[in-house]
Amino acid sequence: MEAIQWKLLPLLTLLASFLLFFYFQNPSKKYQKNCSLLPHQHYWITSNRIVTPHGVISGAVEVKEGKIVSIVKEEEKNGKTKLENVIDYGEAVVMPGLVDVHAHLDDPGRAEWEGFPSGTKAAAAGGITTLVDMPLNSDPSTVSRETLQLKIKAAESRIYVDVGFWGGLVPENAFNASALEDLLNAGVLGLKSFMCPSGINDFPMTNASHIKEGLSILAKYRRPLLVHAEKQLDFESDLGVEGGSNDARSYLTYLKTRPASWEEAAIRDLLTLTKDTRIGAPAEGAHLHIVHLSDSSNSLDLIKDAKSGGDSVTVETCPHYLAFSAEEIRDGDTRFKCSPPIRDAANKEKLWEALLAGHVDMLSSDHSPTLPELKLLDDGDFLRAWGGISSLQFVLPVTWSYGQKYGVTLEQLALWWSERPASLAGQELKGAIAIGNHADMVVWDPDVEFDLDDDPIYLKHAGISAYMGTKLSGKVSATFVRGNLVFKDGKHAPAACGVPILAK
Ligand SMILES: NC(=O)N[C@H]1NC(=O)NC1=O
Ligand SMILES: [Zn+2]
Ligand SMILES: [Zn+2]
Repeated sequence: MEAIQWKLLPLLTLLASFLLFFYFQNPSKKYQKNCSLLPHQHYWITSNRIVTPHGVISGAVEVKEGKIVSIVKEEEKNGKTKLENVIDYGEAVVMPGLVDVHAHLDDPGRAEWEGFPSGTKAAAAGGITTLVDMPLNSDPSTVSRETLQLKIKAAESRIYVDVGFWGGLVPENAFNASALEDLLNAGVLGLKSFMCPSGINDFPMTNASHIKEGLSILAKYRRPLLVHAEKQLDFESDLGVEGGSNDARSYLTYLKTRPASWEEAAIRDLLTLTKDTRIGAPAEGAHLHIVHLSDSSNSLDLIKDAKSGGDSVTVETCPHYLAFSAEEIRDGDTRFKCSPPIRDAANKEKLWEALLAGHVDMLSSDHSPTLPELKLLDDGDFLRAWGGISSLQFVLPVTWSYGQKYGVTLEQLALWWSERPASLAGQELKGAIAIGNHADMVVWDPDVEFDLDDDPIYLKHAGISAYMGTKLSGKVSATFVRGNLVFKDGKHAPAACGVPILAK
């Protein structure tokens, strides 16, 4: 008898180590208890306004182990459907969580500017359930397998929402196909490049040949190229701003340094390059995504033409281009400095028109914070201040509040902020309240007004945000990521259980 037990010992040890291995390999198991402010993994959410791809319904969403397993309309509920662990949100809106495809969290290396914990806590508080981190402003930039691994390490157990990563297309890797493939194989969701200086030393701008190389490799992987589309034009550089003849505290001085013609020139080049990479059918070329469009005139016409010609092109704009206009920016208020710049009120109106008409595909935050001292708020020098708007926590109420005038609907919000960005990032299981998808949802009340300054702000440097001092409507009360209630009424889940998203 004893002999038999001794023989079993190695087998039992093996079994125990297997169990331990799988337990620690699975992050959702590891932190399960603290990942959610809810005690259960199987529950129902009910509301009179659930935003689905088939319209806004009154009914119930069943969540089980992180996924949406059923959706029942109020009128279809019958005696058979027994709801357990019901959370009733009444008139509050239940929408797919926002997918922000453009955020700079600056971690590792410049975490004092933002960082994964503060950035993703702010995201969760703002209803963002997935964000894709930009490859620059962290140090080092994400331009290789090794630097991506540093990102993943910095994100692990420190993110409250799911986070994917764009890789950088820079001169250093553009002509090195195996380095680019290595970066793509390591899991970046696509590549991003600049057609003008980025403001970050280890992220130089790319020229047409670099972009061509990048596009041809991305076409094979079926992942997008995102481009900051501003091209410095020589004949525009003589604007007299450097000679001291213009006041650097005046916003118009800065605006003149980055005219709309720069966006137009960059976009014209990009569209030609994209056309050139088409292999046979239009859809077989690389996908081009233009980030943060500000110019709503000629640039937009070029994009519209390319789309109607069948090119694989999408474009995003950001809430700050829809909320603010150049005329309103006060002297020295460098919180509003970004590139491309916020243009005049007529441009803003046309941008709204384009968004409502479907010519602009989606929205993103371009949350690009820095240290308050680099914003030069004290001397208000627009030419020397850091360019970037801090907005991550506020994008949902901002889009809703400024969109009232244009009759923005809940379905449109879900399209611009969830469905289309999820598709750009290749996330088929995100971006919609649909059976089989991740249970990524935001619960918010469109009618509740609040002063931004009275609310807890989780961003590292609230004071640099252009939105401070405004009154908004649309308050987030709960955020679910993969079924975990990660934020509720000013409180976050104890553990950071967001998952780093890697492309396969
Ligand atoms: N480096 C960086 O974040 N740049 C961003 N800031 C901004 O205003 N536009 C950008 O592209
Ligand atoms: Zn940019
Ligand atoms: Zn950016």
